[in-house]
Amino acid sequence: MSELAALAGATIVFDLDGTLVDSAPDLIGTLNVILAQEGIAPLPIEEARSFIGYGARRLIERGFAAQGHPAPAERMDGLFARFIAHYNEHSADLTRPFPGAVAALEAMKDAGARLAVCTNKLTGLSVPILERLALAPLFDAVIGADSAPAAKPDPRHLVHTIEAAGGLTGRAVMVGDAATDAGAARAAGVPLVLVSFGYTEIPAAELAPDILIDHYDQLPNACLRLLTACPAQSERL
Ligand SMILES: O=C(O)COP(=O)(O)O
Ligand SMILES: [Mg+2]
Repeated sequence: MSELAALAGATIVFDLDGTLVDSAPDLIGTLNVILAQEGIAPLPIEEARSFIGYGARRLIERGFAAQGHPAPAERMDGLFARFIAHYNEHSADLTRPFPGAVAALEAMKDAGARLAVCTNKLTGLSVPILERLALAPLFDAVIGADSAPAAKPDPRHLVHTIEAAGGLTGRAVMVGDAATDAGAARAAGVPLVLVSFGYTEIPAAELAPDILIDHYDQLPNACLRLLTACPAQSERL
């Protein structure tokens, strides 16, 4: 019997950007296309990565402000439409799952876990990425900010995702990279794993995850620990 058998029936919920996939190259690449159309210099990925996590509108606002050209409110709809149109065509050009992610997903799926995505990205942008990366069949639910009663860090986004996957909030784990994920998990009473390689502005360790992982090889056992006996304090595997 697999050592992961205790995951059967549990729901493992994944944030998308900065957790499951390294999408900064395509997100910031698209932002830089829009900046260039406005005659504004591009942003280095390393500087703009931490702007990701609150949806495309916020990314655009923060990108333009960072370059000293705050986007006027009346221009945002047009800039957002251009961003979405370009990103839709290029959302998986450079975006790839983080190292070990696919193996971890497959191992937990094989053990009977439900898998879901809870992202502040639009659902209509998230599903094509998962499809282009051949990951879509692994997931029981993909819930973007536009498909939930509210967006992370609101807990309703996470609870809605778990329910959409057919799971129970009392037998779930949130896997994320930033404060939006930590906030939703804490408010929903769901154990939290954070990855140390994501896009967070606040160092992941300072977000007080139940377990912090440096590589996806550690995730299945981290979920086992959280689902079989909550650790007394934050751990780093
Ligand atoms: O900001 C976004 O577009 C999505 O962010 P998330 O997948 O980390 O929730
Ligand atoms: Mg994220």
